[in-house]
Amino acid sequence: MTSQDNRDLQQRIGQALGVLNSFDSEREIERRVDFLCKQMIESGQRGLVLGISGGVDSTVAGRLAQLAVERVREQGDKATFYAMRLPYGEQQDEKDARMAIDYIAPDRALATDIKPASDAMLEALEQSGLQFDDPGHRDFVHGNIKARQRMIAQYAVAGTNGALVVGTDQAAEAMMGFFTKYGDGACDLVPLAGLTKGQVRELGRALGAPSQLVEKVPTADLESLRPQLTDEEALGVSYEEIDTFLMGGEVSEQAYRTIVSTYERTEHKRRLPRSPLD
Ligand SMILES: Nc1ncnc2c1ncn2[C@@H]1O[C@H](COP(=O)(O)OP(=O)(O)OC[C@H]2O[C@@H]([n+]3cccc(C(=O)O)c3)[C@H](O)[C@@H]2O)[C@@H](O)[C@H]1O
Ligand SMILES: Nc1ncnc2c1ncn2[C@@H]1O[C@H](COP(=O)(O)OP(=O)(O)OP(=O)(O)O)[C@@H](O)[C@H]1O
Ligand SMILES: [Mg+2]
Repeated sequence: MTSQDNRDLQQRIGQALGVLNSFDSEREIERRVDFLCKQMIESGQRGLVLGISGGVDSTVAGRLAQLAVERVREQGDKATFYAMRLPYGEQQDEKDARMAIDYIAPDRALATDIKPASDAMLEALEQSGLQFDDPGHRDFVHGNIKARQRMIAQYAVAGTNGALVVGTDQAAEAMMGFFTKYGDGACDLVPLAGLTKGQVRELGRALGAPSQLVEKVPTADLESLRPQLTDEEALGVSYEEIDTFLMGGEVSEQAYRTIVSTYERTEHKRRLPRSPLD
């Protein structure tokens, strides 16, 4: 591949993920709140649901969701935002999660411990004969069970209240397929679509979110054997490089290779399931 081919591919990936050519925080906040309002009205649903972890993505998406339901109510319709704390037992960064809830000021805050259900599923599978290569493998699979347990909890609240589930997928995680398929990847609406990680942080700043949350190091925090494992360590590439790539800038050869191979390997996560009718 020539370097021109490389740049063309890089541009096509950025375009496919909806990365913006120009970015203005206030405009993007307005556009995304308006999007959430329109989706509620058009669907006839009466609210939004989102898990709040204490990370920057759910802090920003949560605040957009609260602004949206308030706007729908001002227009005379019914709308409620259900913010969900979904810790796995005791969460190490619980203080950040509480700070996020205080900042978002959601209509309703529900807390559900996903540990009993996640552990029960793993145990039942093991009792039925499922075997793992080693403790790390078991812990990784358990991590995806936790992400899907959060999905179950959010859809239960959405189904009960006639509300839509909000996801926090943005361009950086979408490109790297860095989410659990049908776990945190499952949702009805993706208000952060197309944003780089840096742009999500910029929206947080413009929305007045606490700087501790805006600047927080991203973690999926799914593996009990590696608590608070940073996304960057898991991915083998920094968000700075991911964002630079998305915006068409130059990254190291190694980062380029990691990003492109991960993007290609995770293509299935950005599509509907394949069928014989494709
Ligand atoms: N080409 C293909 N076409 C169709 N399906 C394909 C496929 N390749 C694999 N698959 C299937 O995909 C499934 C595996 O995908 P999945 O279950 O998602 O599992 P997987 O991608 O292995 O793991 C999820 C990753 O996302 C990370 N994560 C999860 C949740 C949140 C966050 C965060 O940032 O907060 C990060 C997590 O740390 C982990 O590294 C399997 O069923 C596999 O067979
Ligand atoms: N402990 C948790 N409690 C509630 N929701 C959670 C929890 N962990 C993950 N989630 C949900 O899963 C989503 C995906 O997690 P992810 O780590 O990508 O986002 P984040 O924690 O908001 O931000 P960051 O990626 O910067 O850590 C979160 O945005 C949130 O909606
Ligand atoms: Mg997180």
